[in-house]
Amino acid sequence: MPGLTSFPPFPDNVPTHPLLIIDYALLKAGDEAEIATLWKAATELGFWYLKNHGVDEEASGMFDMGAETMALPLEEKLKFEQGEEGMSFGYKAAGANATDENGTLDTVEFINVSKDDVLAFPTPIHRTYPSTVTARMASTISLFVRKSLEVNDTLLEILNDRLGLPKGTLASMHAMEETSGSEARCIKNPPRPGGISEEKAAIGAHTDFGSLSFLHNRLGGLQVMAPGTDKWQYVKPIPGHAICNLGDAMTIFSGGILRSNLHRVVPPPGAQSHLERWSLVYFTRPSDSVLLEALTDQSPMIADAVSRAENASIFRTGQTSKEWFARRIRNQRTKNRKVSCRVDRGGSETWRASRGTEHRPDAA
Ligand SMILES: O=C(O)CCC(=O)C(=O)O
Ligand SMILES: [Fe+2]
Repeated sequence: MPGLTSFPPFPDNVPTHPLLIIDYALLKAGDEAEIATLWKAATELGFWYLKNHGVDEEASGMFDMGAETMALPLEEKLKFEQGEEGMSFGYKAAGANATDENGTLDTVEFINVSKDDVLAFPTPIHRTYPSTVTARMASTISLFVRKSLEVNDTLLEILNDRLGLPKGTLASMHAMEETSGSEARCIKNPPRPGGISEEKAAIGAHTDFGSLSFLHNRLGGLQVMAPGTDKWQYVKPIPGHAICNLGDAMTIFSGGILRSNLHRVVPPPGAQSHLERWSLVYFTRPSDSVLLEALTDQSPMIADAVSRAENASIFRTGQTSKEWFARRIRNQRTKNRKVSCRVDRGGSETWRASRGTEHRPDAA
């Protein structure tokens, strides 16, 4: 699939959820109408298409890096495994995570490369990586990460101002030079083994852990559960359009004004189901030491939202970004689930402990 230039179209007979289309070039130019559309997308669904972002070439290089990495022998990839302590950086083998409360195994493998390791290369900050990653660290990966950082920082700055926060508040909580869980991820999902009828989740229903995700998809498979519905709908990939979505940290900082929406990945629909599915994400996450709580002292708009929330406790997590992130990663690992199943009768408690804002029954 990396290098794949033609593939069967996304079928027109499956339900899709439309996303608003935001033009990055217009945002950069300060276009008020475009900023208003971004605000609508960020507050209503938390997902939007982004065009004119200028990162397609770098994304294509990253897909090549992903293919080179996944082609390594499993034994080699496992030397760079994430581990069981809640670190995200490194390799994740298929089946290492649960996709639901029952412990159904995920089917994707991915490689996560830390922003900090990329920027400090060749000095490792968090860990080392397979040779296929190291070989492209100073070229492909550095270019992709720097460009993605610029796009995400621009979007955060606009949301910062619309939230009535003092200039640069969110930027200082996502400072490039401070360590964070920010990372680039390349994901491979094999073609579905059971034929067309099998709808096994490749990545289970989740909200993203951090602030802002910048996603590049070619085949279908991503699904959202739109607010007020209980049905999954595909998000149709559009060539040249990235997909952006907000994570839990932004919901918490904004006192629920911004939305971190539930999504999952299933095998591509229709004729695409016979193909490997590759996707690529850059995740911007708050600096490790940032406390995940609503910024009520810095914005009257956020203070007002929290004062009207049914359960404002979800906006005072008492956890730093690093703790929140490690908790969610650790508890979705199937190995950690096995360890704890003696005490929690099958691991569903472990699963619940991995959840974010959208999974709280009392979420506002
Ligand atoms: O592969 C995709 O389309 C989405 C991946 C995703 O949701 C994630 O990695 O958090
Ligand atoms: Fe996600």
